[in-house]
Amino acid sequence: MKLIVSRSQISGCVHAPPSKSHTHRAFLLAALAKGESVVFSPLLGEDTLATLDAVKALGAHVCEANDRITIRGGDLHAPLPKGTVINCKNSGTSMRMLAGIASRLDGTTAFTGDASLCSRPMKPLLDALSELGAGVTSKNGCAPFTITGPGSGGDVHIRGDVSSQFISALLISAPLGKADTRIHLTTPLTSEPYVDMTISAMKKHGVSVETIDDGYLVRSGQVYSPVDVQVGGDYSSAAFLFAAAALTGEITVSGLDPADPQGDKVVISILETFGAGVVREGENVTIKKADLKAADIDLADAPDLFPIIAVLASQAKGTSRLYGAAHLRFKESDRIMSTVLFLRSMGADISETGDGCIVMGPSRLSGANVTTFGDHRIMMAASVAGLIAAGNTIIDDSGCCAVSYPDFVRDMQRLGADMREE
Ligand SMILES: O=C(O)C1=C[C@@H](OP(=O)(O)O)[C@@H](O)[C@H](O)C1
Ligand SMILES: C=C(OP(=O)(O)O)C(=O)O
Repeated sequence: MKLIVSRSQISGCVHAPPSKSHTHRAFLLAALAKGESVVFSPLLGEDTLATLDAVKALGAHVCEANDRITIRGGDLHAPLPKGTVINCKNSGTSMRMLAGIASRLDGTTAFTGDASLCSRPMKPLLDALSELGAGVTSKNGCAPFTITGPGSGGDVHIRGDVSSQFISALLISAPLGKADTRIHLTTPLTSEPYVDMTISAMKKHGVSVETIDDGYLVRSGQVYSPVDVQVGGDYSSAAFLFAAAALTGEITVSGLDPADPQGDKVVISILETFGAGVVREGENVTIKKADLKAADIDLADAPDLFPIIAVLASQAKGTSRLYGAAHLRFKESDRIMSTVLFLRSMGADISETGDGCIVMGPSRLSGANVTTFGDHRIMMAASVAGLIAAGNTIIDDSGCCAVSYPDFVRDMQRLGADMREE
């Protein structure tokens, strides 16, 4: 269905949706832990459900209630019946982390995904898993591919500037091997907070990760223990709500832990840098509309914020530069291209750079027909831009937010946004 967005203002209170990244890790580590773990308030979006379906296929016992998922794991195997293909749908996090796990299991696991995911890079990780002794088949370094384990441990070399998920995958699966695993980064690491999140989640389940001069060490002999996890609010999803308030009104978003290691927590300080009104009280964040001023923002460690920060920058007085995020080219869409395309079609003065964009503002936006390329963050960012545009903004796919924020349209409507699906 399409989403029609008209100029409107938002106000009120809303609870942040659960974190997608924390939910993936909670499901995967519970499946690796011998015993029963409960995941409270998980995100049940298409991406995290792809991970849940996959761990079931690998042998985890999953019991679903309305506010919790109970997972009994610790005895994973290549999927049965033989020939079962793990479909990771649109989820890069699922595919990368499950490929790591599959490389440590006895047997062959086949992977696929949707057209977008089957175009995203996997080769650096597949080469690393081969270096660790797993068998890999792939036509072009992307999905579909197969992994045959078990790979052993040892030294492995991988670049850190394509996706941090490759490193998270090597870390999470390392304890399944009989030997120490030493991960050597061959380039600087982008999206580093996500690796920190992985290490923190592993620690909660009893496995420690040490840093070495060029990467990480996971000593052998460690096992995951079952742990109950309460999933906190998602800062990446809340960023769309924050921007809508900074541009049109005032809202309070609850359920956002100020101590959470999510990298996209930086959105709060970015909003302050642009001049938005920000008040933090415990787990509540209130954002108020204000005249925005241009800023230079390094998004190397928070790439998911790029589309919505570009929308903010289009309304900020002066020239803003978003940079450090060349790896945006490898997301659900080439997000530098898709962001510049929709904002330019609405009248923004924006141009691509190799690792981001340059935006002159403020621009008066007009409604346009927006192509999301099926990318949830393009859909949500364009929706927010539509709130301040003259005329209607017609977004080609209202459903793609289901991967990370299934209730996005409903929440925005409840806050007063003029959005309707047709
Ligand atoms: O590990 C994770 O949960 C994620 C890592 C990031 O990807 P990259 O490391 O590829 O930037 C981010 O874009 C994605 O939404 C979630
Ligand atoms: C890129 C994203 O996720 P994934 O890599 O898991 O598809 C995202 O949520 O923006």
